[in-house]
Amino acid sequence: MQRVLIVEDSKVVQQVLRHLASLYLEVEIDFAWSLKESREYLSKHQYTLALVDLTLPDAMDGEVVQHTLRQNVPTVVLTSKIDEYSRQQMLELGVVDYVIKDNRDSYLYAVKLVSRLLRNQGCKALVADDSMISRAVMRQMLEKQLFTVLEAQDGEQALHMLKEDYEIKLLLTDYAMPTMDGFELVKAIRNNRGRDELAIIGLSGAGSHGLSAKFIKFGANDFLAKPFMNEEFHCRIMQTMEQLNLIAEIKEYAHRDYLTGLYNRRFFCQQAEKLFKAKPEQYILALLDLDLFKSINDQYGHEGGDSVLTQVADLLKSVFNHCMVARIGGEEFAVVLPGNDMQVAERAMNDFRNRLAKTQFDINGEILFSTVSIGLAFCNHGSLSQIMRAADKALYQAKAQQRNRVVVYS
Ligand SMILES: Nc1nc2c(ncn2[C@@H]2O[C@H](COP(=O)(O)OP(=O)(O)OP(=O)(O)O)[C@@H](O)[C@H]2O)c(=O)[nH]1
Repeated sequence: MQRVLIVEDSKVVQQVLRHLASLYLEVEIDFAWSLKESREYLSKHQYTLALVDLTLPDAMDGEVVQHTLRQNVPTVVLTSKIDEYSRQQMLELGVVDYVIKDNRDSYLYAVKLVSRLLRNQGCKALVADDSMISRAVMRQMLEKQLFTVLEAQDGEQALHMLKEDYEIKLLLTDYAMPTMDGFELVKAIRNNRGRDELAIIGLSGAGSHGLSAKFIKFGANDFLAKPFMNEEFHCRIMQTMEQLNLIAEIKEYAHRDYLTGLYNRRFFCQQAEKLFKAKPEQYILALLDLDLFKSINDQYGHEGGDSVLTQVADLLKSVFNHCMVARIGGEEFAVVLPGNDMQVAERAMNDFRNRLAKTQFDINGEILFSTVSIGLAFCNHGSLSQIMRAADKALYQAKAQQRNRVVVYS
């Protein structure tokens, strides 16, 4: 479990930080008022990160920062003002970043920064650069931001590592490298890793005019010219990782049905088409349609109907957690079952059908029961629409045979 230490001596500011932390940080948090109290906490617990006020009544010269860093706790500093001398001092000490407390938004920024850094933990970053020194500098900076850092000394090695390891979420690549340069690397990797899966920042030495635009055109998210300032590096990485998360979140929303959280019809069709084309003999498709659902709506209202749909979806998720499950219409669901044994598939669907028939659906304290009809088809019947039509015909037969049954397309 991640744990954060927040040190702030002002009562009002600590109250604001407590409030923001409760909104944005889902981790264990300890709040301290002073260096003395911070020492006590640090002796008792291991911290992932610290957010500390630079000056405290018992530590006027930033001793608390020195203390957290000595304990190897990555530290973000809150400070009311900063001059060039103290900025240098802090960077030399090795703080992750500093936030100037000059307006209301600073605290929100600081807490969101902590949240962003916590999300970096466990994320792999790959540094591709032929200079050992550059790699070492970037490793140090990225590790401060809690990334797990990997290194490649040329483009080919980087490409190989990226193809093997899908946990790598960030690539920092130099332009000039032996065997494969940065452009070739970005072009090659963008063929199979989209902007929602991998963030890329291009790097280049001084005097390499025009490289930034080229890197971005080839698919990089951003660009950094060497030598860069600590703060610039930090901000660019943060911003790029934020983008990566936002794109992934938007994509996830676009794939999901708003009511049940299952995959929606569009995503189901895209994925099923790929699966059935690649290995048609490896899957069986089940289409499920709740019986006489209209009467549930008529009796319990649309909200009651929605509640039943959500409960059915939850049951499907838990029973078929190893399969692709989607809501493809109002009260219609699809399950892609792996394997080619129709008897096994039929048994699994009958088990589900029986379980659903025994399920008590609770609508505002009122209990009701529902049943489902199911059509099954092999996935080697040609195109996706032909396969869907086959399963649909079987489903239609199940409905015609008084519902609450499983029929296999033949
Ligand atoms: N509550 C709710 N109802 C929906 C939703 N989408 C579709 N429906 C309703 O689902 C019902 C489907 O009714 P029908 O197609 O007549 O089928 P049925 O009553 O289930 O009868 P059979 O399929 O023949 O067993 C309609 O009343 C739709 O309004 C939804 O998102 N929420």
